[in-house]
Amino acid sequence: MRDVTKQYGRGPAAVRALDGVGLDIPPGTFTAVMGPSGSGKSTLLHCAAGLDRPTSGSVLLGGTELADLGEAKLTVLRRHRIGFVFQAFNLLPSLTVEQNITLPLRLDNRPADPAWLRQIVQQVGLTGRLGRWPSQLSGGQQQRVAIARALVTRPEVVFADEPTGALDPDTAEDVLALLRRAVTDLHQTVVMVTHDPQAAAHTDHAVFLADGRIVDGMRAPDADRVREVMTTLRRTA
Ligand SMILES: Nc1ncnc2c1ncn2[C@@H]1O[C@H](COP(=O)(O)OP(=O)(O)OP(=O)(O)O)[C@@H](O)[C@H]1O
Repeated sequence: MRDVTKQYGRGPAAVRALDGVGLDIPPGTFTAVMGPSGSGKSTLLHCAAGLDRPTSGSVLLGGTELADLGEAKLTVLRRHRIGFVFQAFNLLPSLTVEQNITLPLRLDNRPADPAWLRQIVQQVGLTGRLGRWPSQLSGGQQQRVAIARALVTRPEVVFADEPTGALDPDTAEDVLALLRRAVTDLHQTVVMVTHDPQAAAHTDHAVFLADGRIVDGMRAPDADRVREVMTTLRRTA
């Protein structure tokens, strides 16, 4: 992202949700986006993922400038090159686990690569559960399906918006370890919005937003140091 701004509304009621954000996400890394409530985390994620358009500035995925793409091309880019994981899992209840995982491929008329499918199903620990329905799974298992679905197209980047927000701490740890393995073992690039310092501790790099600006960054974050930065930011927010 280069000098990205996002303004909602106009005139005196305008809100500048992003204010000159510059951010490089190296391929094959795990990044946490953190900051107080209202600091612009979701807006950053949505602009980076082509779900929303910045007011100004540039978002590049690989060599592709997203601002140059119309809606149809942007939709295709998201489907081909980006994976999404949401707090609420967003599985389709009328599809089996396997059908949910392979849905992005079917939407694209692409066949599943059986070896790759087997590998990611094994990686997320769902072997033997492919014929089940989402309603038969725990929250943690549902999020594993969502992660497999995000990985199945081998996207250039996976964006995860509070992926552990609806999970108990133990299950959250499992899901974070899984995202970590996707980066370490499968060389996936993952960008995760989170409030949780413990979640950030699984990443390679944490960036901190306040009032729409990146105000700090931390390599190899640990939960205590992240908590300190967050406390300071909340105090000054
Ligand atoms: N669609 C919108 N219309 C108007 N203002 C918006 C809109 N979306 C976000 N905002 C404002 O932009 C700012 C940043 O919001 P954003 O949701 O990105 O923050 P956040 O850091 O993700 O917050 P949280 O941690 O509470 O989810 C906030 O002031 C918010 O009220």
